[in-house]
Amino acid sequence: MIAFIPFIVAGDPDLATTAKALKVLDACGSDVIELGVPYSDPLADGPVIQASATRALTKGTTFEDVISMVKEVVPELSCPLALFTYYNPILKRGVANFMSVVKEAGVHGLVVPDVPLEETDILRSEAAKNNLELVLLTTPTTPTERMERITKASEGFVYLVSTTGVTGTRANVSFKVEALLKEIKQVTDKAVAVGFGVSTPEQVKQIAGWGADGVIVGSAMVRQLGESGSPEEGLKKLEELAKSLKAAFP
Ligand SMILES: O=P(O)(O)OC[C@@H](O)[C@@H](O)c1c[nH]c2ccccc12
Repeated sequence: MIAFIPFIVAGDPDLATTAKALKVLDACGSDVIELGVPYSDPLADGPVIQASATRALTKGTTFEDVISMVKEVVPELSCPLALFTYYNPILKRGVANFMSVVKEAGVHGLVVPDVPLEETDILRSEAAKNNLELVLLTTPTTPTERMERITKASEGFVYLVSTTGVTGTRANVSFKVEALLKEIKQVTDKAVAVGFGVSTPEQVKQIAGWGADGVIVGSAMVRQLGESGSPEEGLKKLEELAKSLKAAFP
């Protein structure tokens, strides 16, 4: 089984639509949904997700709003939710408080792309107290020794970032991913999900063929949902894309 892992930004175009989008993605066969907490300085994000976060923040979306929406929707979802946040919102609230609030809302895991590896211990121990899995990311330029530490420390799955640079759809998935997957699978038997740049069924098939255990799709989903003429149209386009990508999974 290869996991289909979509990502969307909470609050874009609005939180009520986000709640509906989560249900749509769940119904389309998502195995995990990554829900992004909109942040003012998304340094690892490309233009699509940056614009999405800006729209959500312009609407006044707060972390508290996201949490209360999640609390409401989680009981209606069959797939687990991984909250996606930059490190700063965690530090602002205090790690222990952040973790308990997130767990209480029904979130299963966390992806924090900019936490320095040296600081993941405190994050992981607080997450573990709340039975939350902390997913870590490794990239094509991560030195082998560091990749091994990240892979050993990551919980839930290992996030293999497919390319250097920021998030955003690419015409082609880097062929390096095949070798990177082999390298990681030599040091762990944990699931490895590949993200960055994916937007077509052909890319999904290619990554699945290279041995990935999951494929993460963000910007393509965010664009359909947030850049359409209306929330209804965005939800329809999101569903169409999710179905076409899910059909490509073996
Ligand atoms: O948008 P893409 O190219 O499909 O990549 C997934 C990505 O959006 C999602 O996992 C994510 C959103 N923001 C991030 C910041 C860093 C790493 C990963 C992410």
